[in-house]
Amino acid sequence: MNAPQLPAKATTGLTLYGVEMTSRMLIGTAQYPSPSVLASAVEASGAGVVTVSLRREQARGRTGERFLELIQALGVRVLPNTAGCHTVKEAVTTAQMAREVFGTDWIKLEVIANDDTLQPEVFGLVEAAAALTADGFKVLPYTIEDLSVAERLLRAGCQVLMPWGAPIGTGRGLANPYALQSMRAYYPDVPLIIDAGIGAPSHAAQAMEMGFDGVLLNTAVARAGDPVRMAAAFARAIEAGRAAFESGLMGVRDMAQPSTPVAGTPFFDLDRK
Ligand SMILES: CC(=O)[C@@H](O)[C@H](O)COP(=O)(O)O
Repeated sequence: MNAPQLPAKATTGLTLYGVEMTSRMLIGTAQYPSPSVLASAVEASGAGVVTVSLRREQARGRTGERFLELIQALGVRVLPNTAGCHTVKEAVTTAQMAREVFGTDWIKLEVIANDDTLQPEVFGLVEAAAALTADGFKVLPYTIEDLSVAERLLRAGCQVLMPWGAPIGTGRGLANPYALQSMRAYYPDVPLIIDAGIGAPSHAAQAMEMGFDGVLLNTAVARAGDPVRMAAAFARAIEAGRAAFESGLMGVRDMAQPSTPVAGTPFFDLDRK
């Protein structure tokens, strides 16, 4: 029997705001040791979307043409973000500036409660999401795994939600898998991207095995000893997790069950078509 052939170019089947994604990995552009490592890591990740912080780049004086040229040369969709914004006004103004600078109406919306936890400030988040949607933005909010907040964000016009795995930069993985699983089950048709706190490829694979639509990460790749290899490792983990989810993962049992039958055929059901 011939081994099944993989399609030459797999499509992900994931559509965000009407745009078909070429990868289920979204990657941040901050904290890399150099622009060339950033470019190589993005390429190795295969990510079709990079997120860029207008405010942080401005603060570092890097919104000059060279940084913009570098980002544009990556040849992938740019998802500006409002990282570092604490108020609705700051977030909305930053989003509007980002639309001008990057020429896109997509925005990763962050409204942060405080700088120690980087926890989303969900009341401001919902208000900013409503204002930006009314202004024509396609909003991808960085949120928590709370269903009532999710409901408000959807009502505000968000068509994609990005619950955190854990607080930004912690690398703790999925801190509350039960609540994330509930969110997945409750909104089977809403694209859900795990954003932030992912520290290892196994965390990303776990999210994908749970049925999440994608993963957005930055620190674990940018701060790795070898960011380019790490980006490739994450890409494989995300693909593997998705393939496992689509293939039908086995259920967990309390009791042991022999995997080798004592008598009879070694195949489960030869007559099954
Ligand atoms: C780049 C960006 O938007 C981050 O704020 C994002 O939330 C990823 O978080 P990690 O750095 O924890 O992967």
